[in-house]
Amino acid sequence: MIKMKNIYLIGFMGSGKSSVGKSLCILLDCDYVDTDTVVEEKNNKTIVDIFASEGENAFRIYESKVLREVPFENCVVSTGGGIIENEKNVEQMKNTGIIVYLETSFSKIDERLKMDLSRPLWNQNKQKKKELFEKRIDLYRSCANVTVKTDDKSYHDVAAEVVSYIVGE
Ligand SMILES: Nc1ncnc2c1ncn2[C@@H]1O[C@H](COP(=O)(O)OP(=O)(O)O)[C@@H](O)[C@H]1O
Ligand SMILES: O=C(O)C1=C[C@@H](OP(=O)(O)O)[C@@H](O)[C@H](O)C1
Ligand SMILES: [Mg+2]
Repeated sequence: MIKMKNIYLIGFMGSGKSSVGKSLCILLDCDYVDTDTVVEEKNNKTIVDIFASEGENAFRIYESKVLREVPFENCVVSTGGGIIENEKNVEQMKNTGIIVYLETSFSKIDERLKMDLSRPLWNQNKQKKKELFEKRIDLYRSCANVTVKTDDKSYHDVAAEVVSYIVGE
C-alpha cells in the first residue's frame, strides 16, 4: 500500500473542516482524525463542557496533545479552528504533511453557524467573533500550502478540489 503524507485541514469555525475531512478520507481511502472528536472522547466531555469547567487553556493543551499523537502519515486530519494559534502545532503539521486552508467568508460562516451552540468561541457577540476571524486570517494564510475557497461549493466539491491539488503535487 502506498503511504501518503498527512493532510491537515485548517480554517475558521464553520469553514467545513470536519465535513470536508470525512468526505476526503473516503475519496483517498485513508485514515481520519478529527482533533475535536478525539479531545471529547478522551475527556468524556463535550467541548462546551471542557470550556465551561476547565477553561480554554485546558482545551488548548488537550488539543495540542491530540495533534502530537496523530500518526505521521496516511491521515486526513480535521483540526479545530484555533489550532494554528500555537506555533508548535503549525510546525508539527508542516513537518508531517500538507496544510490545506479552507477559506470561507465571515458572512457565509455566520449563515452556516446561525443555530450553532456547540462552539464556545462562536457563542459570543458579533464584534468579538469578527475580531477573532480577522486576527486569525493571516495565520491561516501564512501556514497554508494550499488554499481552497468554500463559499459557493458543497463540501463534497471542496473535497474533490483538495484531491485534485494533492494528486497534482
Ligand atoms: N461547503 C459547505 N456548504 C454548505 N454547508 C457547509 C459546507 N461546509 C460545512 N457546512 C456546514 O457548516 C456547518 C459547520 O461545518 P463543519 O464541517 O463542522 O465545520 P468546521 O469543522 O470547520 O467547524 C455544518 O452544519 C456543515 O454542514
Ligand atoms: O476556533 C476555535 O478556537 C475552536 C474551533 C472548534 O472547532 P471547529 O473549527 O471544527 O468548529 C473547536 O476546536 C473549539 O470550539 C475551538
Ligand atoms: Mg470541526
